Amino acid sequence: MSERPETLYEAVGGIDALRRLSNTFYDGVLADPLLAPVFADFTRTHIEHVAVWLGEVFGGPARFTAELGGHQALLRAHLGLSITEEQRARWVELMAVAVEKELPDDELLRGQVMEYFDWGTKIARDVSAGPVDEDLGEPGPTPRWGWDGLA
Ligand code: HEM
Repeated sequence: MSERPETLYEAVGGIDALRRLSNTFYDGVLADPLLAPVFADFTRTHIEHVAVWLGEVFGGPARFTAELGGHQALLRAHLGLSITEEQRARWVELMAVAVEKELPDDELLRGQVMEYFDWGTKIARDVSAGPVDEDLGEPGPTPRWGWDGLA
């Protein structure tokens, strides 16, 4: 068996693969009656920002922290959205479809990536219950997710 790359970032195919993943995912979201209204203020930059976030989480360059406000900005983006469990589950479902389509055919890799999305969407749901002006304090560095889950 050939050796696995050190990071999930390398294993998925880097930023270009994450851009394709994000793009395909949002095609699904914007066509979905349950999620489209949640993303009423969606713009194309969202696709790129999500790809950059995922790149950092999966062990690539720390660009979200350096350029886009880091962990706190990511959490803040979800404040006030009041995400329901049904919406969270649909988000994960549509991401699974995008993962099947865009990421390498590697069960271990896809499994770890989906574990992250299951974990991360629960945090997004919990944070989204707070008001838009909530003080989140210092949430710590951007989480990193590898072959063994949360690093
Ligand atoms: C692992 C889970 C998640 C990740 C990595 C993630 C990532 C992101 C990122 C990076 C942004 C900022 C986008 C920007 O700056 O343009 C964002 C905003 C947002 N997210 Fe999430 N998100 C997650 C879960 C969710 C869930 C479960 C929902 C709703 C069902 C959601 C709804 C939104 C909305 C509505 C925005 C603001 C949209 C906008 O700026 O137009 N997110 N998310």
